[in-house]
Amino acid sequence: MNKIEHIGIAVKNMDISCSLYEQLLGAACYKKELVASEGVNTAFFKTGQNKIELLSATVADSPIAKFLERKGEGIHHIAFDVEDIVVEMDRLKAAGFVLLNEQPKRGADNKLVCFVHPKGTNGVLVELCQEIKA
Ligand SMILES: CC[C@@H](C(=O)O)C(=O)SCCNC(=O)CCNC(=O)[C@H](O)C(C)(C)COP(=O)(O)OP(=O)(O)OC[C@H]1O[C@@H](n2cnc3c(N)ncnc32)[C@H](O)[C@@H]1OP(=O)(O)O
Ligand SMILES: [Co+2]
Repeated sequence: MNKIEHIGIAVKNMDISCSLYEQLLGAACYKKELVASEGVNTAFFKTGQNKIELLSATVADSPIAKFLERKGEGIHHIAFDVEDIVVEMDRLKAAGFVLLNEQPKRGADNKLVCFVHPKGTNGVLVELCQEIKA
């Protein structure tokens, strides 16, 4: 795995949280994207080399809606950049980690993604991200 690609933060109200993070980071949101397959709206910020992904729920059964109900707003996942997501998925599966999708799926910001169950990672939801090259 390479560097941390982004940190995902679950928020209740995207507009309010976008303004808050613009103030906090002193940087404007550079991209907003609906990912209907995950039931989320996303907003991205860059701070130095790092990337923050705000996530709000668009449907009641979205993972973000469930997380907000259970834990409230806060850090939802940590995403790692990978060179080859299939190789990395095979490696993690062989090591006994539980993958939440069998095939890479389309994420936000031009990425293929796969999630690793938090039960096997000390309670942290991990996302693998591979950039989709043109
Ligand atoms: C926009 C696309 C993409 C990107 O490009 O960046 C994204 O980031 S999308 C982000 C949203 N999508 C996902 O989170 C997909 C993967 N998540 C899941 O499949 C599920 O959320 C889950 C992790 C399997 C949990 O689902 P479920 O079992 O239905 O939820 P429960 O509410 O019943 O919780 C069970 C258990 O898991 C703990 N949990 C849930 N979410 C998290 C989390 N984010 N981090 C840590 N732990 C989490 C929850 O607390 C429960 O634990 P116990 O109480 O100990 O049973
Ligand atoms: Co993410």
